[in-house]
Amino acid sequence: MMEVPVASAEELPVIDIGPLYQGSASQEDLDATAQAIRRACINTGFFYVSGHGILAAPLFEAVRALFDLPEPAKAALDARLSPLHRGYTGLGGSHNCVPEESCVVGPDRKESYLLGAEGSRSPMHGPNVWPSQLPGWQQQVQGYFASMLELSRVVARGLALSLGLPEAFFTDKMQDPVAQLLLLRYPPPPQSTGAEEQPAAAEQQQQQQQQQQQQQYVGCGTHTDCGFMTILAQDDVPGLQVKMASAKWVTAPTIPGAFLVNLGDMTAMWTNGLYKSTEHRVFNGSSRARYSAPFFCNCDFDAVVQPAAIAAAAAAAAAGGSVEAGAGGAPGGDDRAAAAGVGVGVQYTSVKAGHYIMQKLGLMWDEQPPAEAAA
Ligand SMILES: O=C(O)CCC(=O)C(=O)O
Ligand SMILES: [Fe+2]
Repeated sequence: MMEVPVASAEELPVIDIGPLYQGSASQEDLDATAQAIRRACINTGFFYVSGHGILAAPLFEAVRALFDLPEPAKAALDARLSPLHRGYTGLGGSHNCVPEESCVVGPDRKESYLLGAEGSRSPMHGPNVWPSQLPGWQQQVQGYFASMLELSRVVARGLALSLGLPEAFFTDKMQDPVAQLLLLRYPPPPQSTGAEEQPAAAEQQQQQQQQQQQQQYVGCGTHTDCGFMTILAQDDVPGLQVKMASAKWVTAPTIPGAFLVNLGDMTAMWTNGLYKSTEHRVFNGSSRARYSAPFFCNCDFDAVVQPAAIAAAAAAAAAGGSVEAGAGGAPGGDDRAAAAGVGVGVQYTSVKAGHYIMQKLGLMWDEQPPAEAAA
């Protein structure tokens, strides 16, 4: 594949979130964790988390078993049969977070299986489809889903602290969030030969071929995630590439025991652009299949996403005041918000998290959208 250097620890840091687990940390450790999160979020919005105690290996056993099912069995789980697109999509299916019309390089080369929040709390909650022929699969994956939800809340506490907000600012809005787990298998390019087998003299030609191959066999086209935050588990084949602020692409290494967190567009909007939602893409240049599992954790469907509220709460915290988290806008509060580093030039919009996500995903909602550009 085209040479995309592996990210350095500065570019994609590993942050030990152990201190964020209740009761176990000194204020100093908490502050250091929050500061590390803040730096990473201002830079790219991408960072690894360690110190959580969650194992991804059992999930990947389940993921392999699923994609190893015979084609007719996978066809019976077809996502097109499910109103919420839960279930299996074969090679050539469109990306779950990029509407088809904005796909620039053609269909992604991946198989996927989408699961989401169950129950009926919102239009984005509903039943999953399960491969009943795989014993224990449902329990395994549901357990992983629950552990990702917990991890999301822990990271969300860190995010709140990193913005100078009350610790529960985000978790208050994550009671039963609109969350999705996407299981992915990216096949290797056909007849993958491996760059190192080419003679050195053919280097230029080889590079061109690699470039073509990369364009033709992109696993997942360049995109940003649309929601609150994504927690990615990668198996042992790398392939995710992240675009740094300098426009340089780097490969996100697979780090055993660490998940890769990235922020989505909703969070960038919510923090008025202070925290970034960064472009990324996937190319599997290995001769083996790549498996990964992004967990898209959004907030509760009805959570109000209001940049002004973050600006106000952060400003109040910076000033030692006590504006209640989630309270209304902060007209005239820009100076204080600037002091906290959030919300400079806030656009006083507000939107329901669920509506934001549904719109980004190209879905419709039954309810009439409210006048959401409140002054
Ligand atoms: O598979 C990966 O590593 C990342 C996938 C991704 O970015 C996505 O599905 O939004
Ligand atoms: Fe993504």
